[in-house]
Amino acid sequence: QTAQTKQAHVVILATGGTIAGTGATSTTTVGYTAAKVGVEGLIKAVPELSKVARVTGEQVFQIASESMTNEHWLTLAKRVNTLLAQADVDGIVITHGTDTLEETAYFLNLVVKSRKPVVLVGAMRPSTAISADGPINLYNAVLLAASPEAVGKGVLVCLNDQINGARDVTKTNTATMDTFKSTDLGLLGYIQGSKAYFYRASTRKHTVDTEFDVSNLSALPAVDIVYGYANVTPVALNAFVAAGDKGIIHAGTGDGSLAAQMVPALKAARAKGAIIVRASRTGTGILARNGEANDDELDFVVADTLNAQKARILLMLALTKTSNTKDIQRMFWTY
Ligand SMILES: NC(=O)CC[C@H](N)C(=O)O
Repeated sequence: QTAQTKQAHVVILATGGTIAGTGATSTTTVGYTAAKVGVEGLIKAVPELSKVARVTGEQVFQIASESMTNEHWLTLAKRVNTLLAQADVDGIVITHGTDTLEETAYFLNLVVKSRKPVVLVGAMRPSTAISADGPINLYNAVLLAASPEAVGKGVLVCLNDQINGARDVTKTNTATMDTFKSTDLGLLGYIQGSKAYFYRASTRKHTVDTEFDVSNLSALPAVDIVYGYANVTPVALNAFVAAGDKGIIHAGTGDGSLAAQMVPALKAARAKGAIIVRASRTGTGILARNGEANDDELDFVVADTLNAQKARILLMLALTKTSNTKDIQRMFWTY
């Protein structure tokens, strides 16, 4: 008699997005309504899930991901940590709108306290469309969350048969199904023939190896993003600082350059205690210290290869621990 291998238990946490979207007709791929189908509907649409895992579902939110807030993230992270602490849960799949999916993934990558797989998945076509990508993406995400290869890899993003790491992936296209790319540092692997293949891993610390803990937090420090462009003025920056922001991400032109008219306002913001992080609007490349600005003299931090929206997340979490710029810079080189 052969021993039956026990199926992995994967919990699907549904949050909304296009994967749960519905359109008026099968050719409606824009102008549809996101966040309509509930988690049971998502599971029922893919009976093949039962071949790769024992699946249960929970509706955590039902929103379009552009409306995701810090409070949503704290709620989600606490639920993920509670579930993963249970011996009978082997992995988690989070269905999510694609617009801020990379941000939720990176937030969880820094605060999940488990090596068990956490996979974020979405879709670019609503559930009612011809060749909707949601069902195959959900199938791939569940098999990935159930696979031993995904253990200890950090939070993963899985769409379009590709596995990307939370730190490096970004949404690169407004509409196409190959929108998620790790533009600089490359994808981690593929799903093919109902199997996960990994080829690389990030060298940066994540999940159980981070110093961040949200279990006792009910809010995160206010951090906003200021964009660099020709003819920029400090109006937005000054408004953020006046509103009490504890940190500012400056998504500067090129190598994070600062317009001459921004420098006095950034210095004033730093003098008021706000942490200034220089990032780049270019989307790829390293932001190193003391290049386009003298960060040592200004007491600024640089974002390394993080894009502005991910730098915002790391700075918020950093500020829950310290306001020392040397320590915060170390974190930007660690995570
Ligand atoms: N493809 C999508 O999921 C985008 C839908 C919506 N804007 C969201 O992010 O939730």
